[in-house]
Amino acid sequence: MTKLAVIAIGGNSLIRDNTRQTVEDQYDAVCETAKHIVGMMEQGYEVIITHGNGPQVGFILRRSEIANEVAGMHFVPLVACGADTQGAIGYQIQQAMDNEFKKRGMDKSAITLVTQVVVDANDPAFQKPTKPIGSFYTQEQSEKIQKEHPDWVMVSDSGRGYRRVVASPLPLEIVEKDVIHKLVREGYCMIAVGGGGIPVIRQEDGCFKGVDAVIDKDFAASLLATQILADELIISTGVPKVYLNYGKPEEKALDRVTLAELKEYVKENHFAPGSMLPKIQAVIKFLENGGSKAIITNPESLEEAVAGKTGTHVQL
Ligand SMILES: Nc1ncnc2c1ncn2[C@@H]1O[C@H](COP(=O)(O)OP(=O)(O)O)[C@@H](O)[C@H]1O
Ligand SMILES: NC(=O)OP(=O)(O)O
Repeated sequence: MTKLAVIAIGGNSLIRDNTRQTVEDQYDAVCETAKHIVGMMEQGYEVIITHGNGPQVGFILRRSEIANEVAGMHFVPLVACGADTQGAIGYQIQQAMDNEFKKRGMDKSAITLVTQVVVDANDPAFQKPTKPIGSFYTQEQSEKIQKEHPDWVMVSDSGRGYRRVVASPLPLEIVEKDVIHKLVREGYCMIAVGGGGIPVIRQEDGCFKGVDAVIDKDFAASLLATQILADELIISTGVPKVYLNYGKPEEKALDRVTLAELKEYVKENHFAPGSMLPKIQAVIKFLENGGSKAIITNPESLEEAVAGKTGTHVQL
């Protein structure tokens, strides 16, 4: 029987090397990921693909700021930068998936849907930025940036360097979820809720208004998977498995864990905030809200992971 999976592709996993950050390099990474997703589909999965945008939304925002500094051009608001990434990354995934379907003689096509996600205007996240975006900086660069841009908030990101952070409110409702569900049932491979969705608030008159923030795509993927009753939530990121004591000599890979065990490991602080912790929290939410299985792995391990041969598998 075909299984329905929501698969969340990490924004960083599409930038494989910090010295290769061109649009063409990202397309190569997307094509590589698409091959593995289609390989997974050949094992009996229908998928809804969602993707991160942390690096990309930061690059667009920075370009806009530099254009303002050097040429007086108007800033592009963060919410519009996020919407841009849905189109640009969605386009690459859609083309890569369609090409892969053609190569394998599969009668399938992909559609990217611009997706809005409702957040609470009073979410405390608006007062406390936590979502890393854009480039990684050294400590020295970060200190220099902080002097030049006192309004930026910088944090250390999982020992990989320093990054600017922006507000990341919780996703509450996926505005286009019924359309996503309908198109999946019609057999389309959907690309939706990109970058965690375009954050919007519902105004008193019921109309939506965009807000400057970046929603965590793992939380949004978890909400989507819950709302459309997906069988599995699959998180594709930069590591084949989740580890206890990550990066330390006593590091230990997690193969199969229960929800209860995972919650204990969270309490023991095994997962870095801003990187692995949100993925783990997204998995916990999915399983607590009726989901039956979640897998965390990297793009190249997807086929082996769904076959149960690698990845971190979490079940009740
Ligand atoms: N306990 C852990 N196990 C595995 N990876 C971890 C852990 N803690 C932090 N990480 C880091 O988190 C990264 C995934 O987060 P990130 O790169 O922000 O995600 P994304 O792929 O969604 O952009 C991994 O590639 C790894 O470097
Ligand atoms: N929006 C988001 O969570 O992006 P990343 O996965 O790239 O951090």
